Amino acid sequence: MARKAAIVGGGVIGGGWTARFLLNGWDVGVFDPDPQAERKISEVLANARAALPALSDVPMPPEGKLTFHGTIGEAVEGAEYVQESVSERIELKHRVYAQLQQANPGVLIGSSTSGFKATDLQQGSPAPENIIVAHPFNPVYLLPLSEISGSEKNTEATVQKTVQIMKDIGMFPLVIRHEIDAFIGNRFLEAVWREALWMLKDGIATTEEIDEAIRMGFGLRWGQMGLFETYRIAGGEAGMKHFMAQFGPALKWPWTKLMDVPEFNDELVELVSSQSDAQSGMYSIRELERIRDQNLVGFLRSLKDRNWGAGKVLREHDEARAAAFHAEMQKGIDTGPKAAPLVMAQMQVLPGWIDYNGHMTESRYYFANSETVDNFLRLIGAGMDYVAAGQSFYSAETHIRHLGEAKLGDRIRGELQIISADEKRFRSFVRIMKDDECVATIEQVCLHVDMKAGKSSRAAPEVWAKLQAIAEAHASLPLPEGAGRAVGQKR
Ligand SMILES: NC(=O)C1=CN([C@@H]2O[C@H](COP(=O)(O)OP(=O)(O)OC[C@H]3O[C@@H](n4cnc5c(N)ncnc54)[C@H](O)[C@@H]3O)[C@@H](O)[C@H]2O)C=CC1
Ligand SMILES: C[N+](C)(C)CC(=O)CC(=O)[O-]
Repeated sequence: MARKAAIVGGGVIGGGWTARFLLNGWDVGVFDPDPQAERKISEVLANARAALPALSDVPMPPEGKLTFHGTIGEAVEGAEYVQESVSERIELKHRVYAQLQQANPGVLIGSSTSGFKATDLQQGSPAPENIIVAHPFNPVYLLPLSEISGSEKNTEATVQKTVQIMKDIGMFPLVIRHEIDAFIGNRFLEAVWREALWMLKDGIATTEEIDEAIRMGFGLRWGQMGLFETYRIAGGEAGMKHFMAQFGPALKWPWTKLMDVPEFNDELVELVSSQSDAQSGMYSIRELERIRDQNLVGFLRSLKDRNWGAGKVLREHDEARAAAFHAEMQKGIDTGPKAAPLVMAQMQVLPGWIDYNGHMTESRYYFANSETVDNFLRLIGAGMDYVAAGQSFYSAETHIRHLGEAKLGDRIRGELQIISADEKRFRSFVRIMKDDECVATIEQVCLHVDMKAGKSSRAAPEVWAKLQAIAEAHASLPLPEGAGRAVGQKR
């Protein structure tokens, strides 16, 4: 049975959490009195569905069930976790917790608050130990950071339970060791925001110039190395000490107005919003979200290729999901494989996969087959450990038939049937499916190879046993249409 989260407050952040939980296979119950909440969340979800799966290299779980409710009590029924994301008003948050704890005593409540301490949030609650801060960053469905901040009323077990839930949905929970207002990320962002407002107010730079200064320069560095690692490199071979010696004195130069804030009044609001409208008003917010998401997906994928920073979190989440996926498939083998093709890979067609004809390019079909077959090899125990021990399967012959088209954003899956197998080889038939439509078939013969000897060999007995069991189960399936076909045109 799917796990369930309740999202209370379905605005910008609640919508993002809804997408994050749903796309990770959780059921989600939402409560928000705004009559537009359902429409807004469905638009955020559409953007999330086009972005988050593009980061995954292993099958995403089936999407959870989304329900909207007329009361907090209904939304939280059966939920193991609540993500409170109502407006940033402490009395409203207190009222919401009272209703939640009455309806579902003992439920764990994580708050998205941008700045209230757990101690503030817990005031007046009969069960303060179940309320904790889980502060995300927008867009919640793509950015992994969740700052976990508890008070002395929270037990270590509560903190760890929150940490685990965040990991389960692919986030990076950063436990804040000291209870402070605004945690780590927002203290930092507040300083940057203050300086930007000063520069605007003093007429030094426009919103656009400030954004260019960030995105053409240091903003690119921060996304992959943060502040300290970046400055360490700036110290040259002598490193951080040299950096401090050279730039430390600048702390006393008149570079910043750090402690002072510009007066927040209508004039400042008008100055910022009119310049922001001139800079970005030609796009709707949803368009801007899509541009942002595609850029983030590109950055994150490249970090993932390098197993660095947020890319490492993505890889770890993939590994956890792959392990769960293979354990599930393995159960099928242990209890006797079924006479049905194995769904071994799920993918989404990414921008870089599209060719000049506007559809998924041919090399990506080969890739989709590789993903499917590689997962199958892991399933039968011939994964990376097997390769590291010097044994592997090599592709010997491949035939692709293109039967339909896959377009940008389409979800496709690879279904594998074993046509025949012996201890030294197997013949697989993969259907690339888009919903119920087969868009391509890929038939392949793979040879078992002793990599040190550089020649074909028998598979290890335990690998062969699993392959044989699946091959025997699949032998009762009809030979797929098109299997064994040669390239069509006669000479
Ligand atoms: N917008 C941002 O960039 C970030 C916001 N946060 C935090 O997330 C929380 C929500 O902020 P946003 O989503 O930006 O605000 P928002 O204004 O977009 O959404 C707040 C939602 O709460 C709903 N709401 C009001 N009273 C309610 C009630 N009694 N029960 C259920 N829902 C109710 C409103 O109808 C609205 O849809 C705040 O605590 C904020 O500090 C955290 C990280 C980033
Ligand atoms: C502006 N904000 C304080 C609500 C921002 C955050 O809390 C985090 C973010 O997404 O920048």
